[in-house]
Amino acid sequence: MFRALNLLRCRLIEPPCPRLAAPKILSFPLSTKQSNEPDPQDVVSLINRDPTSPPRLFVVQPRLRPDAALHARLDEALCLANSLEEQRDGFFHTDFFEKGLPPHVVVQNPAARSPKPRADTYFGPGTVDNIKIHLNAAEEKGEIIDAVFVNAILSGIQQRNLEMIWGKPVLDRVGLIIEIFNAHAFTKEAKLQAELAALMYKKTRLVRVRGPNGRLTFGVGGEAEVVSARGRGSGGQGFISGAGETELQLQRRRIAERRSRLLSHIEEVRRTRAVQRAGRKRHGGSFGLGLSTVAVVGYTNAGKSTLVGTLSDSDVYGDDRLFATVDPRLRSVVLPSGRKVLMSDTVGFISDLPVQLVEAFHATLEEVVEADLLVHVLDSSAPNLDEHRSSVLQVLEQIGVSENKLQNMIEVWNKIDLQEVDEMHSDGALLDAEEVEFENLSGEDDESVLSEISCQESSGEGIDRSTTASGDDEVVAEQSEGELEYEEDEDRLCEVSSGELDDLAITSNTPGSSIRQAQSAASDERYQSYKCGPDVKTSAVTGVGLQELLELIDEKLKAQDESVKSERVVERGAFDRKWRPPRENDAGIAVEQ
Ligand SMILES: Nc1nc2c(ncn2[C@@H]2O[C@H](COP(=O)(O)OP(=O)(O)OP(=O)(O)O)[C@@H](O)[C@H]2O)c(=O)[nH]1
Ligand SMILES: [Mg+2]
Repeated sequence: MFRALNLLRCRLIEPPCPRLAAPKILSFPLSTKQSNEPDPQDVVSLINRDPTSPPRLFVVQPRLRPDAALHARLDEALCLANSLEEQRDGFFHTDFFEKGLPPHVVVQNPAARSPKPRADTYFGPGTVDNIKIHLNAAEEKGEIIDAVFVNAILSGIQQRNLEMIWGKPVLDRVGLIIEIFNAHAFTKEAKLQAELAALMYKKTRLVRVRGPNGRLTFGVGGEAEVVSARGRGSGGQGFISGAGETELQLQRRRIAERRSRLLSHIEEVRRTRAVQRAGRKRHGGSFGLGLSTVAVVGYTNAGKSTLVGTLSDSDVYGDDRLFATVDPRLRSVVLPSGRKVLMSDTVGFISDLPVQLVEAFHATLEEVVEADLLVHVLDSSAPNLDEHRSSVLQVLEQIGVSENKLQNMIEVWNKIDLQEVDEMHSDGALLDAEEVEFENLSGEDDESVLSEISCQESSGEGIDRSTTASGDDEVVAEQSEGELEYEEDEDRLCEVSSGELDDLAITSNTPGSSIRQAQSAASDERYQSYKCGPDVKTSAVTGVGLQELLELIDEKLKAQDESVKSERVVERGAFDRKWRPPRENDAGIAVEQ
């Protein structure tokens, strides 16, 4: 991924080629369609997803310290922005490297200045204005910007207010990841799960705003919805909603209906998978043993699919886009001992993986929980490898992988071929990273923009948006029903889950990143108990270390079989063997006779 960005940066030096396509009409989801049955495609899409022309995002990255962390996070944000593209026929039709570097800006991080970012706009007013200036500058240069991606977790109100001020749809980190899953899902199973995640996310985005005509509206997009906040018609309340239900109730009802339909389809998928797994265990193996499964897990873009493809000598689609794999795949691999195992390639993880995705992809992730052995693939060239490791361990724990399996997991440092190259070019890479940090669209250096923002904010020059009109629209920043909805939604998720996701729900949905940081520091410490460091170093591309990896898998599975056998013997020894008198007594009886 980092290599990919280096390439992208090189291309940035060339003047950006303005796209000549006509501006797209943005599809605002959950608009007030009068039909009772929402178009499923309408429900899924958070922004316009034209299969033939991927949306162009403007990336806003809050500053992080140290700089290395900022560069890693910015790299990831740019890759996320470029990864949003509809998959057609199981493939992406554009070359990842051909996409230019998305327009982006690094701004003051509100979490660094106060424990709680602003409730209404997340950023301070100066930062919000400057982002708008950058957006305008980009558009004046001929860039087409379909949406703004803020690489932070925003509440529904913050997202909505920023949309009103910037005049563009806004995606936060959770929204974009969910959108990418939706765009990349290909099989029915993945599509169902991705849609469920999008639906649950949308439910948290139903906020109330005051429209141009002063009336309150609900919904995500807002430009078309002009309804009463408290009710309309006969004002029906209670259990039966109908003619008198409010717009919010209507939206909620649609979501709830769709959600229960999706859940029942997903339950079918889960049952089918469980039956198939049991069948494989019983019949598929050799050496008198069931067929073992090895789940390959890891951060997105670590090289899982490439590794599984190479080991199984089959075509498993790998790509530089993040979350290239959303549809799980199983491939058979023959180990050096001759034993056949199944390797499962599954979805990649990321820090702040949305709780909606973890919950929705439960059926897929069950393969990981049920696997006999886990192989954790890490991109050894990633500067924040430790962060990647703890993000993956966190998700594995949350989906219910046992402590035993985590301790027994094989850690693979992949892309080892890149390390040599990186060492050779380390000076160049640093320069490259600086280039990105100071690049911005107005041509000023970023530091000056940042200090400008700080000055405006500290001198109170920025105006409080919670009470001020911006353009024609007054943005309501009061606690709205959207926020209540938010909490309710978490409850529902916890209800559905096995109760293990509470922590993640808080982590993913709390805009105050200081809480997240404290939690992640605590979890990092917790993960110190697991072995850190490579068991084997590989290159899925050149084949280095692959034989060693296969031998290690063989060894681990053999050791597991031995321990299972001895456990069985101990169990049988203690409880199953029929009682018979000791030998001396036998002898005594014989003598007496
Ligand atoms: N140089 C190098 N590139 C690799 C290696 N393994 C994978 N890649 C590249 O890394 C990119 C991502 O590989 P994937 O196999 O799609 O990664 P993944 O972990 O499956 O990613 P997701 O499915 O998005 O979670 C692809 O462009 C691969 O060609 C490696 O060992 N060396
Ligand atoms: Mg993959």
